[in-house]
Amino acid sequence: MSGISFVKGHGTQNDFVVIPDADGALADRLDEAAVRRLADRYAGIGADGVIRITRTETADEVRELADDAEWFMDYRNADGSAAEMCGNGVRVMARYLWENGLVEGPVLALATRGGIRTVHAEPDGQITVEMGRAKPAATRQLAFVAAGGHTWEATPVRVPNPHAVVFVDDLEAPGSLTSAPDLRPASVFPDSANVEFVVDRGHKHIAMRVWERGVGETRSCGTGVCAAAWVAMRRDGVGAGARYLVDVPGGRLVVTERPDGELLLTGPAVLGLRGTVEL
Ligand SMILES: N[C@@H](CCC[C@H](N)C(=O)O)C(=O)O
Repeated sequence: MSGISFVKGHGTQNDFVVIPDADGALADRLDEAAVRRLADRYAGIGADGVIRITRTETADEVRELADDAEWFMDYRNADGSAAEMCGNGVRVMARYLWENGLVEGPVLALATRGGIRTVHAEPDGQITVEMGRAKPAATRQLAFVAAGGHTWEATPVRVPNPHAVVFVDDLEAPGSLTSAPDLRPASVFPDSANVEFVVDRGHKHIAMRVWERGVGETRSCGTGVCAAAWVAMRRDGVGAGARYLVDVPGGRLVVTERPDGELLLTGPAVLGLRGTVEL
């Protein structure tokens, strides 16, 4: 079987194997096991996730979006599971489409499992994504996250991936995060969750570590950064239009909440290594 082309990309060091597949010919070959092999940091290329870029009309699960978004981000976590959205990945995908002349103009609509996301090229080279509105979990039950011998009350929120945001005194408190934080009660997290451990850094400025569902601890998570900023904005009682800096181990992202509740995520997207790989 012949090799397929890939590009390695990252957004604030949340890294991805990007597989161009315009006509959808790789949909079946890029199964869970193949994604795991590609994402493996020892035996594969190594990445937090795999992004298959295909025309929306080729993918049954999002075909109804094809009139409004030509391209679909088929996003998989490193363990092969599918995710609704990836705030860093969608910027990397937009960079790929622009650099390869597959789209024109500075504003782009991309299909994801979480719906259409509009992406804007900023004059300084950064990329902004309209991430949708955060949706708090529809429950009155308290939620908790335990890690590193500590337990914190958590705020469950979807962007649209499930997240659990906790404020901690010290980013070291969750420990080495070599295993998944405990999420309780399970009924509040029917789809599990990504977990953000957040500290304050200054006025409208937070920092966080993240445990990504289907991956482990990563150096950034765009949907997680939006979840953390949204919860911090509520805690701080700031109105719409607020702009928060969010530091992650891999860099800095900016989250702005528009008056209509739409969260805007701004940050870098970088493409690097290119090659071919056997699936
Ligand atoms: N890294 C992503 C989120 C990827 C999906 C996540 N692990 C999940 O399963 O929800 C981001 O930048 O948002």
